Amino acid sequence: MSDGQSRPTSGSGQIVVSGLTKQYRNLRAVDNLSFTIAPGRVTGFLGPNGAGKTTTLRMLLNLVTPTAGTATFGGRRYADLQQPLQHVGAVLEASSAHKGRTGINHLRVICAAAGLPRQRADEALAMVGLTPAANRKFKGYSLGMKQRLGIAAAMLGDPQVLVLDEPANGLDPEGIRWMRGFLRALAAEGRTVLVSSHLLSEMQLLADDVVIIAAGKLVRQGPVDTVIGSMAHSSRVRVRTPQADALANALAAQSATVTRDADGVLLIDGVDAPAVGRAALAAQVELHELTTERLDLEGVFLELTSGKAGIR
Ligand SMILES: Nc1ncnc2c1ncn2[C@@H]1O[C@H](COP(=O)(O)OP(=O)(O)OP(=O)(O)O)[C@@H](O)[C@H]1O
Repeated sequence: MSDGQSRPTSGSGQIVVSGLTKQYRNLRAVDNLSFTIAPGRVTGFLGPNGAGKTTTLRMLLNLVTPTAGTATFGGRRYADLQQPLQHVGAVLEASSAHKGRTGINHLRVICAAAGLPRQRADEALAMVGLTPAANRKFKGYSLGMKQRLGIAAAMLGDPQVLVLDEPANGLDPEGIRWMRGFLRALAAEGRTVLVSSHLLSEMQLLADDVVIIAAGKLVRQGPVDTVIGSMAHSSRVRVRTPQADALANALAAQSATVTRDADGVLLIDGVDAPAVGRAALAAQVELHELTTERLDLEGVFLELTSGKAGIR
């Protein structure tokens, strides 16, 4: 986003997590987790409360020491990166800064400490739309402005990889929309974008790939469409008819599974909508509604993680 150029999608932006484990006293917060995150894509990191997302991200960034396993960026552990800010940008919680410091000065202090040119502070602030608030003190920033400042700080080193924990927290709908465009543009430049979130409908719009964990373990990984399509009931047919018994009998002959909801609507698995329409025509059944319902990411998430309650 700094120069509008495409970045090389070489292995340098690949994140590889292998056998990552974190054992707290009585709790295995992260349990033998392995997955790969590709450059040039936005990956959603999803899991119920307490699943181990933050612990995993903190291990990636060398803020928590793993009990076992490794996490690498382009083959190197975070601790071994020569200039980490120029390789990996991270926002783990709404930015904290000296309360009396202005937004621009907060970024300049980080630039000075990391040996980055001072003008990067202005560029990063502009990137997140905070230029009008550059000279306002941090204590007067809203939660959404603090989130943007955190992202600006993460962008100072023009990193190949972005890691964000719940970046939409505190953002209003316009802010969430901005964030989506911002992260998608970074991925389009060839960067690696890893984002944890609870907002599944937002993730469906934002993410190319997902990694879903529950109780510290990997549940599913892959492109969003593939993960949704992998579910046994990724779509089903919904029918409203005054002759439900006749249609159910006709469909039984086609090895469809028919259930009825409380309103008498038939929910049909195992055959598609045209097949249901043909069966209805052949049996002279009158239809008032015939639609295909597709599982969305939220439905998939709930199905995959049900019974694996996050709070442990
Ligand atoms: N320092 C710690 N000591 C002991 N237990 C911890 C520590 N840090 C995290 N845990 C526990 O590890 C588990 C995973 O926590 P983590 O914060 O990684 O989950 P999460 O998926 O990020 O959850 P949320 O979505 O609620 O933020 C939780 O049960 C948590 O209580």
